[in-house]
Amino acid sequence: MSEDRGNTLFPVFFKLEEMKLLIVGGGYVGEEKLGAVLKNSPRTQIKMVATWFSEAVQDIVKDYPNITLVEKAFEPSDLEGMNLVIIGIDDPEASSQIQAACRAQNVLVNVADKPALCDFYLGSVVKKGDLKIAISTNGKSPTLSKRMREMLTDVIPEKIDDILDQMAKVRDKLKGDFDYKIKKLDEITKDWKG
Ligand SMILES: C[C@@]1(CC(=O)O)C2=NC(=C\c3[nH]c(c(CCC(=O)O)c3CC(=O)O)Cc3[nH]c(c(CC(=O)O)c3CCC(=O)O)/C=C3\N/C(=C\2)[C@@H](CCC(=O)O)[C@]3(C)CC(=O)O)/[C@H]1CCC(=O)O
Ligand SMILES: NC(=O)c1ccc[n+]([C@@H]2O[C@H](COP(=O)([O-])OP(=O)(O)OC[C@H]3O[C@@H](n4cnc5c(N)ncnc54)[C@H](O)[C@@H]3O)[C@@H](O)[C@H]2O)c1
Repeated sequence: MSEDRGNTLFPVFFKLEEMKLLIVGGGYVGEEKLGAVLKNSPRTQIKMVATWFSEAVQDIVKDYPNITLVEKAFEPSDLEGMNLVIIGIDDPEASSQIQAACRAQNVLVNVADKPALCDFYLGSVVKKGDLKIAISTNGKSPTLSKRMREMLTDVIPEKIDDILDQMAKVRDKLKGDFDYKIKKLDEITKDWKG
């Protein structure tokens, strides 16, 4: 009997701006994934390697001195110093080879649109000030992820960021041991439903 274990992906929030990211591919998918990264972590050190870059990608990078474009085919030495890699190229065989090179060097890799080859997936991201919610459907439906993002963006009030600021102030001021702080913070927020 098979066991349905649901979504076993483990969500984390990377300090990407303190890391080095390689994006392989500078066409449509490269642009999409670059956009997803920049929306969240615009100061990330990004190297993009591709045999050609679309005009759209070239336009975007003009505003970002932290992005380097290298126009050539991928070579394993491109992985040096990289923490994460996103591959979005139109050559499945080369894609698999690059993914294998990442695995061999223990660099985490996402092969856009190829779940079986990914160490991690990108999620849909709801962002209201400092609040961030990442959504995954376990790869079942990126479209539903997108719709959930739109729905949550609509229902979460804009004032959430002011509330977060207030909570941070209270939290900083609270004296006492850990248990006391938790009790106080739980009390303050017990009726808050948005
Ligand atoms: C969330 C988001 C983040 C981002 O990429 O930034 C994201 N895909 C987005 C959109 C989107 N992608 C696709 C469509 C077309 C409609 C459709 O196919 O459904 C749309 C919808 C659209 O664009 O409207 C095509 C697609 N995507 C994957 C496959 C392969 C497959 O399923 O086998 C195919 C078929 C390719 C083909 O046909 O060749 C796979 C993945 N896409 C993921 C993430 C990961 C799972 C996320 C999850 O668990 O939900 C995963 C597993 C790996 C990864 O790529 O990281 C972003 C929404 C951002 C937003 O707007 O909020
Ligand atoms: N375009 C879409 O809407 C879409 C949707 C889903 C899936 N896909 C798939 O995603 C993949 C990429 O699609 P795309 O639309 O970005 O393609 P694209 O043709 O726009 O861009 C391909 C990019 O890959 C680069 N490239 C190819 N081989 C390379 C190598 N060895 N080293 C470095 N760079 C290399 C090219 O220079 C180019 O920048 C394809 O497999 C495609 O089927 C595309």
